[in-house]
Amino acid sequence: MKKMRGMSGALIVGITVGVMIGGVLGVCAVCMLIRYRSKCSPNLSRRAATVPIRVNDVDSSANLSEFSVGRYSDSSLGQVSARTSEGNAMSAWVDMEGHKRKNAASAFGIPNYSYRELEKATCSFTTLIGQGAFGPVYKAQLSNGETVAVKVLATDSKQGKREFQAEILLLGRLHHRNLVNLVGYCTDKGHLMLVYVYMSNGSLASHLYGQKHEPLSWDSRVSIALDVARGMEYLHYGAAPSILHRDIKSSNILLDQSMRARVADFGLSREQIFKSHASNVKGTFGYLDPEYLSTKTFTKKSDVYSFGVLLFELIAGRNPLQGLMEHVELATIGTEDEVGWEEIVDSSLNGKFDVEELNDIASLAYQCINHLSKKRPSMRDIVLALSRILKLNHSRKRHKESMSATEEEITIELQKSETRDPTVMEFQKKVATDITTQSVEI
Ligand SMILES: Nc1ncnc2c1ncn2[C@@H]1O[C@H](COP(=O)(O)OP(=O)(O)OP(=O)(O)O)[C@@H](O)[C@H]1O
Repeated sequence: MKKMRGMSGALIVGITVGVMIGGVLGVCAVCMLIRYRSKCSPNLSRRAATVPIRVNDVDSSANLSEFSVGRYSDSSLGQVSARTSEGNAMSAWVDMEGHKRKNAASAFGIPNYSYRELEKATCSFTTLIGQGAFGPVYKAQLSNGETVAVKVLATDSKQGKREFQAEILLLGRLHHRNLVNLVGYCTDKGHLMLVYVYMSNGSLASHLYGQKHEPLSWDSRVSIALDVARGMEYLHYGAAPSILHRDIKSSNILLDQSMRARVADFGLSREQIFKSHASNVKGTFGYLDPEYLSTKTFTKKSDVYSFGVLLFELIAGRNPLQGLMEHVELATIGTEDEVGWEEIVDSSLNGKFDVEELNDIASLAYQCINHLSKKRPSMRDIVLALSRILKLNHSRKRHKESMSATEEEITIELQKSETRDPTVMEFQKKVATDITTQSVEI
């Protein structure tokens, strides 16, 4: 019996020691595995770590790649100036061209997707939504569920490659709610692609001229005008150095699901496309500043001219190729200061627009297309003017609504009193009329 107890005690001790040794070995194995993985897979730590970058008063964040870790590892480097990030971006591209650093451009702070990922996201590039000068555009669903637009650069085009570089350099450091922001890119296996925020309502041009959508209401047109003006104001005054769009037109304005507008294709300058042409003119016919055509110098005011044309497009529902500007000039003939802009208004509005707002916005548009650039307002002035016009209109509408509510209350009161005393009722009626007239005059 004693012998049996001694044996079971030894067994228990043996098992306990065995379990302890096993546990210690297990912990050691896990530690070694973690060390091994962190050494061999920099991507794991790269994905998790981000540093804030301040670009022209807009906070952004940059992923820490194996290259950027070296650059940004100093904790004092929490903020990087736009110029510095541009410098980094430029050298990153030089490196990429030399095939030394495949994903160097992740220093821009936007994800670098693999070809496989984007191929999967676009169902093997079968989800075409459009074709521009840059190349085809596809709708894509990323693995995180996000829907994006993927612009594929025709890789055999050298000019396109230059555009691609310009786009990455520009867009990587720009963020604004009225710009179609770049949210990723791909340089994998010689494929060059740009990943953008997806704009589910397509281009402004498709709403103004296509058959697919209902005609835009007057209020939507005004809100689109202000959104575009804000995006352009940011390009001109928020970015450092400032950016000239050079190709403002209704097909470069995209709309999201709430019909908020964003400016697209900045950085995708047509400069390269037209470089080979004798005239060296950049931009789209009908939107081009006449002063730029004669001086060959493109300025902020040249963008303002194109914006003026866009405002008239919104008002009239026709584009420059459909004689928009001739239409505008005809409306001004024989009028001194008071142009009757109603005659150019888009007939699909069926007369549903605010006349005062129309006259204010059309006058602003007319200033934008002044042949003398110095007489045109700046994008800053335009944002202020459009905001003021909208504010005035809102308060006018509120006033009208409260007036009709007062009239309604008086009518109800009169109806009630009719059942009482007819003499009093007659008196009340007179008082009510006086009140209404006075209020309207106010
Ligand atoms: N981010 C996006 N979301 C949704 N659709 C887009 C997006 N970007 C482009 N598209 C659509 O893809 C089409 C082609 O766009 P792209 O910008 O390449 O050329 P474009 O502006 O139409 O012409 P161009 O290159 O001559 O200026 C357009 O019809 C546009 O509506």
